[in-house]
Amino acid sequence: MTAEEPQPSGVGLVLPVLRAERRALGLLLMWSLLGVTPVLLSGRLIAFAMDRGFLAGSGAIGLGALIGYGLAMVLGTLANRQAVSHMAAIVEPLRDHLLRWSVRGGLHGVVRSGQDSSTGAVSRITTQVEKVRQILSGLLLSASSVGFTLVAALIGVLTLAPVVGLLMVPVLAAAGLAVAGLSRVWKRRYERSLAAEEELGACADEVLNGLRDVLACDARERAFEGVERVSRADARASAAVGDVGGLRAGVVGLGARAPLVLLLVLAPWLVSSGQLTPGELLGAATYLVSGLEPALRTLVQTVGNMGLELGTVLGRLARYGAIPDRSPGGSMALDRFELELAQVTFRYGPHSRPVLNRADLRIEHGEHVVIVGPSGIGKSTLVSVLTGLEPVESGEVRLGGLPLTSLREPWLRSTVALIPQQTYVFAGTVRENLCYLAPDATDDELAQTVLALGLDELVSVHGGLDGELTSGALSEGERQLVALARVHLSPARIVVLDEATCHLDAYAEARAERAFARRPGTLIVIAHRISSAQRSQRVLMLDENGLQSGTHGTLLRRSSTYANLVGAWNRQHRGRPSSGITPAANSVRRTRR
Ligand SMILES: Nc1ncnc2c1ncn2[C@@H]1O[C@H](COP(=O)(O)OP(=O)(O)OP(=O)(O)O)[C@@H](O)[C@H]1O
Repeated sequence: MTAEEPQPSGVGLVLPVLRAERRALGLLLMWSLLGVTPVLLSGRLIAFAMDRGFLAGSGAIGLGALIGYGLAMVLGTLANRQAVSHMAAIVEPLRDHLLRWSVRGGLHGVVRSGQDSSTGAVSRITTQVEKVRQILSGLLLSASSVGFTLVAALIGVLTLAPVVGLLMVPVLAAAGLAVAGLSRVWKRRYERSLAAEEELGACADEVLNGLRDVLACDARERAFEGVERVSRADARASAAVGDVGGLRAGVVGLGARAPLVLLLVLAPWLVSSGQLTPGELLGAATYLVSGLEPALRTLVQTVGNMGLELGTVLGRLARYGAIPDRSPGGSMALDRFELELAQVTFRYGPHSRPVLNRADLRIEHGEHVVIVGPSGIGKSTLVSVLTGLEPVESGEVRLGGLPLTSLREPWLRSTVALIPQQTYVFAGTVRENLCYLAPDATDDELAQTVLALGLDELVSVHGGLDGELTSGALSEGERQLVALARVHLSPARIVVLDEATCHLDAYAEARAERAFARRPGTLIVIAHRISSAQRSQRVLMLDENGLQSGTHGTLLRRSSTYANLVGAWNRQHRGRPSSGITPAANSVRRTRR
């Protein structure tokens, strides 16, 4: 399968196998046709047994006709058994075909994107393929037998009692129209309920996978409320399916029974006017009761539901098996990581002033950029928008040329890491805390990160990498160092520090920034000290006029706001060197809680 191959639809997946197995399909249809012989003969034999046998005073002829009916039923059962054996000849190759196709495509996506565990993807695909096999075997069998039963019952009625057949047509047509309308509503609701079910699964997954974060941030209540809200929506969606399903079952029941009721109401007139003999009346009733009514019910409820379910599952399989597209929103890894804002406007409320107003910005992959600006101007908001944490009012935020909204959330979160001012450490070993975002990190990588961020003292004080860490025993600066090390070790391509070094002294802050600047990828820092801007490749200045970009030197000349900020900072720190910064000061401020 290549990227140029057309992607088959759900039905397109099944058709090649049905074509290849047309001999088995033909035999299945032939045996199913033979299987409905008892239905075709039932009314005629009953009418014959009554008119020529029991009512004519010849019990032997009546009994003979009934025995003939019994034999036809035995033959019908044998024919149906044959049909089942040909079913296997179709569904087994179909299962192999679907598995080959979807596992190949699914694994391809997993390998290229690294987004999901391969075992998870394969087991999900296998479950769906097994579901298709079960539904399809049931569907083929029911559809062929129900279809033939219906046709046989209709032919029987029309040939035995044409007047009854003609009277039935408008009743059945009205019921058919009502059922078709309700089925469309049912299908829409069923699809909505599947979507709600998927959302519930994803929500529960997210909470379970992030249980540690939930506990560490004391967000149990919020997580519970989130799951409860989605779970209620799922229950409502299922109930809505049930409501319309019940109504449709009622209409089907009425529609299927109406011809029999009509026959019974008109029976005196049909017999007295000589339209039907009593035997023919009973024969017509037999066609309606044992053929038409059950066939109609099965057709609508079983075959209709199975068909819809099959279409949905096949549609999903087609998605799994499709060769990944270019978007990480699909399953392909992205190889460009430049961040862009294109005419972005953002405000917190419909009536509040826009924090960003038609802002344009491009940050190349690998750049080290520092954002500065007066307090409350919107620096944190800018990075929230850039990282997709806040949706924009207008314009577009892009990563690698693709809108952030088209990217899969887990992929985005593992590619872009934002460290806020408030960080947390969870109960566990030093290693568990540091490797949280990089479970496969080697001891060598760990040692490099520990050294680069100056965490060696903290690690040795706690008894090495396998010593226990407790959040309460750490200063805020130490907690920030742990959070920084976690992201430093992670595979994130873009790291955003939102005053994430504010509790470190100037020396530790400079060391942390240098460690991140050496790390491959983009570094965006909201400056806590102006010294950060001096170290960066580019400074982004945000003020009421919008965004300006330049080096520390060019902005000092061009932007009065920037010059004022630098002046204010210098006055505040007069007497201290701007990189204030000596190894002696290499201790994080121990602001214990
Ligand atoms: N969740 C929110 N809801 C409503 N308004 C908000 C919200 N968060 C921030 N704001 C407002 O948006 C504006 C920009 O805030 P933001 O935190 O982005 O500024 P900042 O430049 O990062 O500030 P600081 O330097 O003080 O951290 C401020 O007026 C702030 O009051």
